[in-house]
Amino acid sequence: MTKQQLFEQITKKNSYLCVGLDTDIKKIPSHLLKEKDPIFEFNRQIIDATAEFAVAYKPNIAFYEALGAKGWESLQRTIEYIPQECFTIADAKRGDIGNTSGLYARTFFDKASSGLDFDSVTVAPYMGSDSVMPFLEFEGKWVILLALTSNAGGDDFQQLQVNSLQQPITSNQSPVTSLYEQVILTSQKWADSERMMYVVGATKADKLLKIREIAPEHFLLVPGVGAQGGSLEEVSKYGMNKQCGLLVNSSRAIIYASSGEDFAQVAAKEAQAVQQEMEKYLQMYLN
Ligand SMILES: O=c1ccn([C@@H]2O[C@H](COP(=O)(O)O)[C@@H](O)[C@H]2O)c(=O)[nH]1
Repeated sequence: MTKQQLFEQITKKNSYLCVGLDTDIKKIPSHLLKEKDPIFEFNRQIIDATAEFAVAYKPNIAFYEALGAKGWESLQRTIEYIPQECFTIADAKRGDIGNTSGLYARTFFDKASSGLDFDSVTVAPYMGSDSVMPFLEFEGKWVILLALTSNAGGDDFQQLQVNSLQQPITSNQSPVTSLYEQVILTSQKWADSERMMYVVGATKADKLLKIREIAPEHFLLVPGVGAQGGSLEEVSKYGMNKQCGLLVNSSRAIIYASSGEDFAQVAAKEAQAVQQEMEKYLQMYLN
């Protein structure tokens, strides 16, 4: 999916909601356990119930890998089931030496090889350019680079001040940057905003204005509203750009809003409430 197509979906649905499919066999309603593939059945009903309110789905790969071969089958079925117009994100946080990254890229992008055909994958930037480039060799696929993550421990490294090795890209930029800013600056040489997004946690919304100074055009994947308590309003106010530029993820607060047989209807209500709030912010902040 191209950036323009993603923006068109956002405009059509008045939503920039990404539903996180963090589907835990221990948390899904017990009546589903009698199904042949309970994880897929849960996802199928969640997708049916939320697709009109969401523009993206993000299975976190850990939840599927933890179940071995069965988990991969559930993941494959889920990806095939997600409506074509929705953007798909493999939240896998991969990255290794180039040779190995190439195989990770095939895992998520090469359907003939793995059976999976995601639009994008989350990648850790720590190993640098040659660990990221193999993902970008797949035409039309996106890299979503971890920049400023939502967890408290992200501050152990991401906000350390570093002497910029690169020439600042704008004249009013200081030669000293936070490590996460340097990730954003350096990686803009690897791919432009048509192929690269950044993860920025909703819990760090106070940094969004600064991030928009150095990445005005990029889409940001923003986890951390809902269960982690980040503010959708702050994210929207400080992070939105002229093509929206935001995919805001919510996983547990939507998919586990009810643990009963009505789980999908309640998930739909939660997703709709988020979508309605987003519609308001699109009117207020889309510029
Ligand atoms: O910085 C990050 C990066 C990824 N995540 C992932 O997003 C979801 C959030 O789930 P919630 O239930 O809405 O809290 C989950 O898959 C995380 O692994 C993140 O939270 N923060």
